[in-house]
Amino acid sequence: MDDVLRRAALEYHRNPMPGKLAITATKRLATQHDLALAYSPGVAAPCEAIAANPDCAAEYTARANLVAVVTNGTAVLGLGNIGPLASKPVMEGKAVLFKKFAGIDVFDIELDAPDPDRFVEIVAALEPTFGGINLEDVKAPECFEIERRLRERMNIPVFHDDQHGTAIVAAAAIRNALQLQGKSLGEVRLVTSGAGAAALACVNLLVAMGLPRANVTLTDIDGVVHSGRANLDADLAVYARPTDARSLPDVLPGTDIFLGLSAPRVLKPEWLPLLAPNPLILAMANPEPEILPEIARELRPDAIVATGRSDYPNQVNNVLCFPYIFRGALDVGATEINDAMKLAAVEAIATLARAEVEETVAAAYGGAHALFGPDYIIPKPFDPRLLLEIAPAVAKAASDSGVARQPLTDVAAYKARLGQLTYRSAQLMIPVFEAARRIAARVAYGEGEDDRVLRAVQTVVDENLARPVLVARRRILTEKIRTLGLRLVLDRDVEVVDPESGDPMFERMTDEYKALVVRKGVVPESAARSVTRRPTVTAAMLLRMGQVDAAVCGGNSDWWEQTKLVFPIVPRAAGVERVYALSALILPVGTLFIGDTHINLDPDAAQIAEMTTLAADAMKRFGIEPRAALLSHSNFGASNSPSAAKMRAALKLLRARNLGFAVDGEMHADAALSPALRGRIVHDSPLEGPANLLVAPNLDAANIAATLLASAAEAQVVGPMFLGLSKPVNVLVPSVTARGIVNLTAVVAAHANRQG
Ligand SMILES: NC(=O)C1=CN([C@@H]2O[C@H](COP(=O)(O)OP(=O)(O)OC[C@H]3O[C@@H](n4cnc5c(N)ncnc54)[C@H](OP(=O)(O)O)[C@@H]3O)[C@@H](O)[C@H]2O)C=CC1
Ligand SMILES: CC(=O)C(=O)O
Ligand SMILES: [Mg+2]
Repeated sequence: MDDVLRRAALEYHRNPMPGKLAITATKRLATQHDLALAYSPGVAAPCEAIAANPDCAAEYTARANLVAVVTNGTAVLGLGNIGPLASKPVMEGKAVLFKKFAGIDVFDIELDAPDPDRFVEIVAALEPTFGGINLEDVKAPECFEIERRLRERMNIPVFHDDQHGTAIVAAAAIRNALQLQGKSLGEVRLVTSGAGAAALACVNLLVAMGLPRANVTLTDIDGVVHSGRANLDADLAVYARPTDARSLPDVLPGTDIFLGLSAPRVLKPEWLPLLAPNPLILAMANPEPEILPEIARELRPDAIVATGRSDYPNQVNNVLCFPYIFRGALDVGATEINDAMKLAAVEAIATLARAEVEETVAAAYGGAHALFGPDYIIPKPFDPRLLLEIAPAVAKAASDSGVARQPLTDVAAYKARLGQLTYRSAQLMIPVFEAARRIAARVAYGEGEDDRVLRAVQTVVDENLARPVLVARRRILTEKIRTLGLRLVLDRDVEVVDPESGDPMFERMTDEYKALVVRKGVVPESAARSVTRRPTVTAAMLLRMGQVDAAVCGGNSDWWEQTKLVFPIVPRAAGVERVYALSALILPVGTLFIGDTHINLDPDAAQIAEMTTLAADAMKRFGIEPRAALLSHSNFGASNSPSAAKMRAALKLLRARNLGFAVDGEMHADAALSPALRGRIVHDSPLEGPANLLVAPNLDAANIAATLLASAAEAQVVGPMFLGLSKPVNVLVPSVTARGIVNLTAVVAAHANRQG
């Protein structure tokens, strides 16, 4: 590690507070009553329930989602026996990864217990606290006995990550690399450096998958593990070879796979020519591998090289496994993690690497496009699909192999639930996605050549949300689909409207567009150019002329400029006075809809009332019962300022209508969100619970509130969505992500229903 990284790592761990973890309360504790529920006397109720039925612990405590990461610090990364205290940053790190990647809570437990008997006694006694035990960085051979004894004694999953997590990921990488090299597991020769926890578990799993045991040679700090060695541990003895070879270079000739799970720089550059043609070099010691990839590649350009580190391609690290295997195991109440579950994880990881990479993953890696190949044999740790693929595969394997207390009955429903962990917008979008699927609308995308749009379109096709029509040059599209590694097939999965094709439809669109905009400040030549050169105009014209049912435009330039192009083409719905913009913000406390975040500077009372009604209709399409609050600096008549009076007038207009939803105002934003605060001022509010539709008095207030929440509270935004247009269309903001485009596609596609 260079000095810059070392200093940055120390700074990262020190500031703004020491360490990487804290405990967060999940329940409110604000009043005397809350205290009586959370603590004495109320807490006795769940205690008694659990005493009567221990299964209730999963219902009343955090246990079912709580894992212990336990170590004694005897084999910490490749740093060796540095002891439990010095291992704490690694264990806190594992805890963060469990939480970040799979939503699992962890207590890191560093035990001053090098003696296996003491270690086993302490960990076994922790069973009431945890739903699972992840053993970490416990050295071989003690780790084998420790895990065996704990698995026998405990009725929850016990999993030594350095053994099985590493083995699962390495096996997936090896499976994919061999496929690329045209070799088969049944005929390759494998040599390890390291014969400890990780290395032994890897070879055991590979042998279970078809690698002949006779093709394996283990080496460790004393050289080759041969049958003449004294005091061989039983776990090692099964691999001891009857050979005169004694050192690593003696056994390297003809080796197809070098599996390094030992220590830094063990594989000397001068030995690389000994390896078989097209070798696979897994140099997985952390933090410094057995050989640096740049050296290995230079000397063996025919090799596929992988390390355990994030700063090189092909990071073969157990982080790709442990969060998800525990997620799947916990979710079905598995009593153990068995071989069937491990093999299911191998298959899921290997398969994922062969699928295309998502935009979020590309973004996390500086926009690089990974395609299955020698530099991408294994998924990247920030791939959100790891959770969606591995956990269900593991949960299903647990159920099928009879170790699940609550077997999985509906894999699709489980995946949808996991989607909520990965994509915060998933739950909000479920009813909209379902409506979109039923309608199967043809949706035009103006920026059909944009990477984010193409990635989104792949998801739209995969999830059957709509039938995409891309405004794009066919030749560019073909190239983009290839470089992004997508599976879209033109004219099968997507239609193409190519402005360079000379399609006569462009002539018809041009005539109609000219009729719309000439004499409104646009000269005929410019109007003609716009239809072929401004993709927003093309997509909106396709919608206007009934060639598609909905459209998604923009995303590459100023939102308002693109919106101004759409409005003359797609008119307002009958009886609507204005078009408004509604944004949904997904927050930890729930989803808030805010209007008008983007269009009307200072709507009058009638417009506020119209927007509220249109927004409430839109929310019902999300399957959400609207509870509208008209916001103001004034709380229920406290001020007579023009804007407060305007909101009161809007309320009056709304109350005069038969709304079918609750609305109140004018009120402060905190009164909108807190029924208790509201109740102190008015006792007759028709609003029950926190408001979920916040109507602001003007554009500044709505836009500031939405952007502030989006930044400060890291809200996920769905929108802006147009309210009041006659046909379903949305204009993307430049910061939109591929997932945001999928969401907005579903919004317009579901709306196409209303257009018939
Ligand atoms: N990328 C990943 O996901 C993972 C990587 N690892 C890495 O693998 C390595 C081993 O971890 P783990 O199995 O848990 O630890 P163990 O202590 O259980 O095993 C270490 C093994 O490496 C051997 N070894 C140590 N130094 C040398 C050397 N200079 N030359 C040859 N062999 C040596 C040891 O031999 P002896 O016992 O005789 O000393 C032992 O066989 C670490 O670097 C760790 O960071 C581990 C887990 C996951
Ligand atoms: C990755 C890991 O667990 C290790 O290096 O020990
Ligand atoms: Mg480890």
